[in-house]
Amino acid sequence: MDDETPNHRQHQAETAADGEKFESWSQLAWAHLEYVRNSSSPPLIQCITNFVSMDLVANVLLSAGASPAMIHSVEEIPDFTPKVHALYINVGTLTPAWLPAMKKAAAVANESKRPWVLDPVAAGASSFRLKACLELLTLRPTVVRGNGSEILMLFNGTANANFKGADSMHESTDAIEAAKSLARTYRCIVAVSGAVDIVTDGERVVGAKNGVPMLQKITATGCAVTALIAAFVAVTPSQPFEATAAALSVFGIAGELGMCSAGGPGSLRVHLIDALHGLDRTAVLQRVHIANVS
Ligand SMILES: Nc1ncnc2c1ncn2[C@@H]1O[C@H](COP(=O)(O)OP(=O)(O)OP(=O)(O)O)[C@@H](O)[C@H]1O
Ligand SMILES: Cc1ncsc1CCO
Ligand SMILES: [Mg+2]
Repeated sequence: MDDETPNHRQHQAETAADGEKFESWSQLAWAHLEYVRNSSSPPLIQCITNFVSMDLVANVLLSAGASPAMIHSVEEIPDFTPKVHALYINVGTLTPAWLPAMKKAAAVANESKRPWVLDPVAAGASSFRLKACLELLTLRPTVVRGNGSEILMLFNGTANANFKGADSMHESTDAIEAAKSLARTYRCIVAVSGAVDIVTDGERVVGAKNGVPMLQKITATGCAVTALIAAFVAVTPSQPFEATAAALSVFGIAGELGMCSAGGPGSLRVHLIDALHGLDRTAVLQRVHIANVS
C-alpha cells in the first residue's frame, strides 16, 4: 500500500478525532455516528459477507453514512483492499472457494494497517467452518462479533453435534468468560450479542443494553450490526473497544425506535434502516445504555 495516496491522507485527517475523550458513553456513541456521517468521504467498508445478509448489510452501512462494497473475488483484493477504511468478513455461507479470498483480504488489511472485523456465523456447525473461523482468528481481526453460541464454539474449539445453526442457543452472558479468554488469546475485541451485548478486550467488560427482542426475528441483523462495528472502528481505529460498544448501542437504539412504528419483523427491517438514517443527538444521548459488567 502506498500510504501517500490521496485516499489515505484524507482518512488520516478524518480520524484526527481518534483519541478524543468523552464524559459519557452516550456522548462517545453519538460522536462515532457523527464521525461516520460527517467524514469528507464516507468510510469505505469492504464486505465479504454471506448471500442472506448482503442487502441488509449494505443498507445498514448506507443508512449510517458509510459506503459498502461487496467485493469478494480473490483477484480484486490486492487492488481494492488497501483502499478501504475497514474490512468485514462474515462466514455465513462459507464454501471452500470463498475461504482463500477471506484469508487474502485479512492479510492485505493487516499489511495495509486497516482494521478488520470477523463475524463467525454458525461457527461449530461443521468442523470445516470451525477450522476456517479459527484460522481467520489467527490472522488477528480487530473485532470479533458473534452470538453466545458462536463465541462459546470458538472458545471450545471443537464442532458440536448439538449446534443448531445461525441462531444462538445461549444468552450472551453465558459467554463472558469465553469472550474474555478469546480476546486475550487473539489480542482483539470480542463482542457477544444478545439481550445485553457484551464487549471485552480481555480485561474490561461492558454491556450495551439497547435493542428489542424482535431483532432476532429478522435474519442477518447480527451480520448488519457487525458491519456497523466495522464502520465505527474505521473512524476510530485506535479505540476498537469503544467503537464496538458504541455501534452495538446505536444499532439497538435504531431497533427500539424502529419498533415504535413496526407491526412485525418485516416492517421492523424497514423502520430499523429509516431510524438509523434519521437518528438524532437527543435520542442517542437519552437512550444509550452501556455500563461496566463485573
Ligand atoms: N433479547 C434481545 N433483546 C434486545 N435486542 C436483542 C435481543 N437479542 C438480540 N438482540 C439484538 O439483535 C441484534 C442481532 O443479535 P443476534 O444475537 O440475534 O445476532 P445473530 O444471532 O448473529 O444474528 P444473525 O446471524 O441472524 O445475523 C443485535 O443488535 C442484538 O443486540
Ligand atoms: C440464516 C443464515 N444462514 C447462513 S448465514 C445466515 C444469515 C444469518 O446469519
Ligand atoms: Mg450471526
